[in-house]
Amino acid sequence: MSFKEKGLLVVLSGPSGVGKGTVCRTLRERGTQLNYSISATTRKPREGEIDGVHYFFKTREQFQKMIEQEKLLEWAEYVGNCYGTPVDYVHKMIESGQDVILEIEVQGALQVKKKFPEALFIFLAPPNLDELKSRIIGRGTETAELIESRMNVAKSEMELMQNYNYVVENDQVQKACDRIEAIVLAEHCRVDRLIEKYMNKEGVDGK
Ligand SMILES: Nc1ncnc2c1ncn2[C@@H]1O[C@H](COP(=O)(O)OP(=O)(O)OP(=O)(O)O)[C@@H](O)[C@H]1O
Ligand SMILES: Nc1nc2c(ncn2[C@@H]2O[C@H](COP(=O)(O)O)[C@@H](O)[C@H]2O)c(=O)[nH]1
Repeated sequence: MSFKEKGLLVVLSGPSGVGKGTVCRTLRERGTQLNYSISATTRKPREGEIDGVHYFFKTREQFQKMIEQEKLLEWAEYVGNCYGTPVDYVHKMIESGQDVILEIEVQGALQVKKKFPEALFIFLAPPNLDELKSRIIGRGTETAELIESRMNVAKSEMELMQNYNYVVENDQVQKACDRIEAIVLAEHCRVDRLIEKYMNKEGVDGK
């Protein structure tokens, strides 16, 4: 018989433009064993974004229904739009022993912490706020007004990094990915995660 282990829930957050999406894409290209949860949002798709790939794009009414039907693990309003994590996918993956990564903003991460305190919380930090602003501007997806709103939220988000288990600076994408991979690997070996796996009756007595 084999020992059973639940999957790990990894929450990656940090201010808009810090590079969460870029880092997640790079981890995926590297073949890192993380399953990416696709969020629901009321935001309009950006050029090139595909429904069901980048987000599940919803109307306000559809999103509200998801909240009422308890289909979201967490949700938050961010700069005028709603974003949320579909709960079923996360549960299915974790229960079947597969790791999941959520790429979400800070209010949502704090909600996940209440429901899943055993999750791994990683805060992706920019080298500095000027660089953060340059990255949002350089991406070319937001108006000047939205860039200012995102920068204002970013300053308050930075103050909440103490709620996370780790802070990873995204100075260079490959280095940030190396650090995240190392943290996830170490988390898998923590005794408080593994004790249940090895010490449960079935596992210990099983021949
Ligand atoms: N380490 C880095 N050095 C320089 N530029 C970077 C780095 N990481 C990401 N970028 C660039 O910064 C911009 C923002 O990155 P990205 O869209 O991944 O951020 P994000 O945190 O996912 O943003 P949001 O939360 O708004 O979705 C992109 O143009 C990306 O190419
Ligand atoms: N609380 C949640 N935040 C989410 C979720 N999906 C994405 N996000 C975050 O929203 C902002 C803005 O995203 P953008 O695509 O409009 O730039 C960013 O910080 C995302 O990480 C979610 O399901 N829940």
